[in-house]
Amino acid sequence: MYELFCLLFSVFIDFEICTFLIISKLNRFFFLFCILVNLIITFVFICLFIKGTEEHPVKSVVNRVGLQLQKALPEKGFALLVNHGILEEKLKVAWQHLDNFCSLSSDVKEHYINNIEGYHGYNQNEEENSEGEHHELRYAFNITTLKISNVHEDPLPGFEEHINELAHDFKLLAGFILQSLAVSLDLNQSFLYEKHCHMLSGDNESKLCLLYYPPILEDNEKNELFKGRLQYTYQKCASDTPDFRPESDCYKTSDVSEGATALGQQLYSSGHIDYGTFTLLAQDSEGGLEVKLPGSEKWQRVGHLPGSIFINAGEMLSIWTENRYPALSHRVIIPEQEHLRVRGRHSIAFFCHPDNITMIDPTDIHHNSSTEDDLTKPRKKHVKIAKEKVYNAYQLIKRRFKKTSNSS
Ligand SMILES: O=C(O)CCC(=O)C(=O)O
Ligand SMILES: [Fe+2]
Repeated sequence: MYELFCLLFSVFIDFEICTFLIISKLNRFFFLFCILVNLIITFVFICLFIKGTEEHPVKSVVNRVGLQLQKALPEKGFALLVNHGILEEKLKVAWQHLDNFCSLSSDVKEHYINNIEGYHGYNQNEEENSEGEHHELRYAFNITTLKISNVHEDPLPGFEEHINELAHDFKLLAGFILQSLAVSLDLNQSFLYEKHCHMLSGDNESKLCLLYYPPILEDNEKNELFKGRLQYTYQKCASDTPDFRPESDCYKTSDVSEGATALGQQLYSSGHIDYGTFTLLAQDSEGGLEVKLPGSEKWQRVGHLPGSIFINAGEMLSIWTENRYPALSHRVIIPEQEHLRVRGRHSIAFFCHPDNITMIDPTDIHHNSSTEDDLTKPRKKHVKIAKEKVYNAYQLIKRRFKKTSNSS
């Protein structure tokens, strides 16, 4: 509909100008000027027609991605996005900025430590943070809003501008995915998008996280592992072609039991599900990401497709869809193989959350996505869910954090 409007409007403008030119006997310069304006307007509208816009991406592309997600998310709990529009170069520059940041002295870094309320800013290595609930061996810089500016040009020229631009790109990509997800659930295309419209602008818990996992080195004399120094080098992938070999061939991984690796419980990030709608994850190389596929208890490597963005469903999407799109358990292990372990790992995660006041009500999705036929059929499961208390997105996340801190 929107595309049709663009096309018709552009044809209408052309027609108007031509008529105007014929009726009035204009001088030559004005005539040329009119032609130029006409061409520019036509070009802009044709571009909009071909590419779509942030709020109105081209429907056929939204539908195609929706179909793929409909297949991948219930079965695997994740998918790999390609041709997503975020250039690898932009990711590399972001990691470079993060490493420069991490190399600053502790005194300087302290100015940027995130305040607990907003979570915006530097999240120091939780190992060094006595109050950390998890012992995760990583450094993070969070962007929770595009509005505030707290990184100064002086120690970090270009940091803020670059990271904000990247956060904006991820927000656009998330908006597109929300529309595809809605289509995949037989909902109106804008159904989910409208419930996430405050991403990175307040009253919404979405955030972009720049993550750095330091290299883990081995002290042969003491026979123990220690954390390497922070120093950026571009981590070229072992292979820049897709690598989906089974782990036995290339990358020895853990056994079935939780947390047991040959390095003796050494994890960069312990097994968890994400809390929001979904997460978009860019990685500099494979670096240890493992998942438990829906219905399986076995940790397995994901494999690596350079330049792709990994997407996994979060807990709110699984509540909303009555587990049709289950939340994916995942973790990051310290690779056993030395050549992988000494490289460290960089990743960028965009956690997409609904606006805080959004009620995460499964009956909403059920009613909106049902055909008339479905609605007349009684559904036992549906009736059961409708009796359960429904929380909004903010309440759900607070309950989650409470649970985590009580159990630790
Ligand atoms: O860094 C990664 O690859 C995963 C990070 C992650 O799962 C998380 O922060 O929730
Ligand atoms: Fe995660």
